[in-house]
Amino acid sequence: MKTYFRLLSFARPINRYAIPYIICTIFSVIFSTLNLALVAPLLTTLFDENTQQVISPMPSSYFDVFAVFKHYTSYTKVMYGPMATLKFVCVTIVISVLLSNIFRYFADRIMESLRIHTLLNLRKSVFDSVMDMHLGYFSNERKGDILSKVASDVQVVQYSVTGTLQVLFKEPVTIIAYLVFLFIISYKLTLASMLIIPIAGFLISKIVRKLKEQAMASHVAYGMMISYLDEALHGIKIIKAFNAVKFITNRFHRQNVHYSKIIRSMSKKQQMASPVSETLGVIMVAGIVLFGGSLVLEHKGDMDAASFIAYIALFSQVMRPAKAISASFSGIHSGIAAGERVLEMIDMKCQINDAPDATALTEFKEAIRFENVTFAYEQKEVLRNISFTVPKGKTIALVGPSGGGKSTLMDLVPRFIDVKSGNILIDGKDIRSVTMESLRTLMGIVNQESILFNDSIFNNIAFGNLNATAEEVEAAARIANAHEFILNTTDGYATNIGDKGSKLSGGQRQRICIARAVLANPPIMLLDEATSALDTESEKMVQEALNNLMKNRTSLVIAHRLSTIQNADQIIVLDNGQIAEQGTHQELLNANGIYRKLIEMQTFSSNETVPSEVIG
Ligand SMILES: Nc1ncnc2c1ncn2[C@@H]1O[C@H](COP(=O)(O)OP(=O)(O)OP(=O)(O)O)[C@@H](O)[C@H]1O
Repeated sequence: MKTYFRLLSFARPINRYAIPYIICTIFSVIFSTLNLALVAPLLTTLFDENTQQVISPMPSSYFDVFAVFKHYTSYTKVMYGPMATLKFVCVTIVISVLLSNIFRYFADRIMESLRIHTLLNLRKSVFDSVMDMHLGYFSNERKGDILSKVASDVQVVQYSVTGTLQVLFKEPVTIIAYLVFLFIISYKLTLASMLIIPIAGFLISKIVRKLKEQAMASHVAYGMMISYLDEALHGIKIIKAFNAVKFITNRFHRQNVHYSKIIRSMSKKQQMASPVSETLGVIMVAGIVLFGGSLVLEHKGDMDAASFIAYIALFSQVMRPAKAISASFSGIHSGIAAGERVLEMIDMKCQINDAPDATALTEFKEAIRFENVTFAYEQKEVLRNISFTVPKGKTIALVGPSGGGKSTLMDLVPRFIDVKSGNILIDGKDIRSVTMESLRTLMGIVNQESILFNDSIFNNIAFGNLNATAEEVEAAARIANAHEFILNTTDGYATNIGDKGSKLSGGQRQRICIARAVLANPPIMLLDEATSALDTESEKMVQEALNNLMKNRTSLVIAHRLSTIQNADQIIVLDNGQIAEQGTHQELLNANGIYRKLIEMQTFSSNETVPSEVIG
């Protein structure tokens, strides 16, 4: 129930919707109930021989609708005859149905707005929360699960939780209105018939509890299935190349079957809710006919035959809202389970936050300094006592064997992850004491894999910079050696580059990413050179673009190209989480250590042969 109300809190300000909704619903229910309530006086007046020439007295209060209507029908009958009475009754019924439907229409419209408003807020909160999470979260979670929570779980909440809102607001009002009329007709019979309600409630709540457990399992299974789908689509090339289609297909199908099994078992129970309430309803009506009929036959009760018929007509209507409540609550388990998953995501806490007294870092003047930096993923220590300085305007190349910790070290600078001990200082200021936004504004990041979006070339370069002009974007593209090839695409800068830039070549993608960094023009560049080999022409273009990018900037580069390494002011060799060697290219060659071995093994970009004079 707590989850339910928490989900409803996303409907705030609920008063704006709830008050007009309740007013419209009350009117709609009153007019629709009135129709049925009018059956009794109608029957009595039309067919009761004794009252043919007597006008029933006008009651003292207009709230006694039966008596009021009885008065008017008998009056019409005496004055104008039975046919006119029939017309009068029919017109009254049509007007009351019309009014009831007008109010129902407005009530439904208000409820729909509330539903859309709630989902808007829920989706917004969950997306904001995901985007605010630290990067580590994304490596631990399955992407498909996140996708399914944001997309499908929110949708499930829409159908079940907000769907019950309508029922919750409307049906109790309807039931109360019917019960009031039923009490007016016969309180004895109504009290007796209400005895069965707790029994029905108990049976239905038992089914609902079981369903909720299964619903949770079904959402998890669905998330997993989306994960497999996501991986399959993402890796389709590799899957085909490795002839792994069968393996991947089987994995997806197994999950699909597992998911379907849960859904089937759930729907079996779900389907039971309706027959159970239907049967209970019929038993109730039969009991009432028996009990109420005996009261009428023996003249013991407070009603005559006409009222009894009206009573049965009204009572059969009570079952409809009661059934609506039980049906919607048998579906709510799924919404609550989905809601719990969504709320869990909204409640997640980002582990990397700005300090409460964080200040903005507006410029970079001197140096980035690592002081005894140690970092561990969970228990696994991957960087130990790292200390070095990147002076302003210099290029520092990080090299070393795979798994040495280069990418991890790089991720520490924009605070994608935080040091376990030690400090990283920019101009003497600990990066944890400044706001992340200002810190990241000072940095440009170019990754190994070119991260591009399914959008135009222009928007990919201007990414995040809404004020960029066409001239600025073009200038950045020229520096990144991209302008020429962009002009050769079908729509120039307006060309859509496809999913993840799939319509471009590898080298073109890299140059677009470089243009993006050039346009942002940050003083510090964090560069992870692509290892993937490009053809010589493309390689030259990219290399030139990178050189342009690093010019007049401070750069920390995970270097895979020999030329980048040779041009660097300092080379840091990271091995097994520690700085193994540090110096210029020549110094390190002379030292005859790991660096020399790496060069000799030619582990750098395959387009570059290591000339003998380099090794010396
Ligand atoms: N998210 C993570 N969770 C746990 N361990 C990780 C994570 N990312 C990296 N590691 C581990 O940390 C170590 C350093 O990895 P890192 O990616 O920093 O190395 P690298 O020098 O950049 O390697 P490469 O040159 O192959 O990219 C590796 O042993 C790796 O297994």
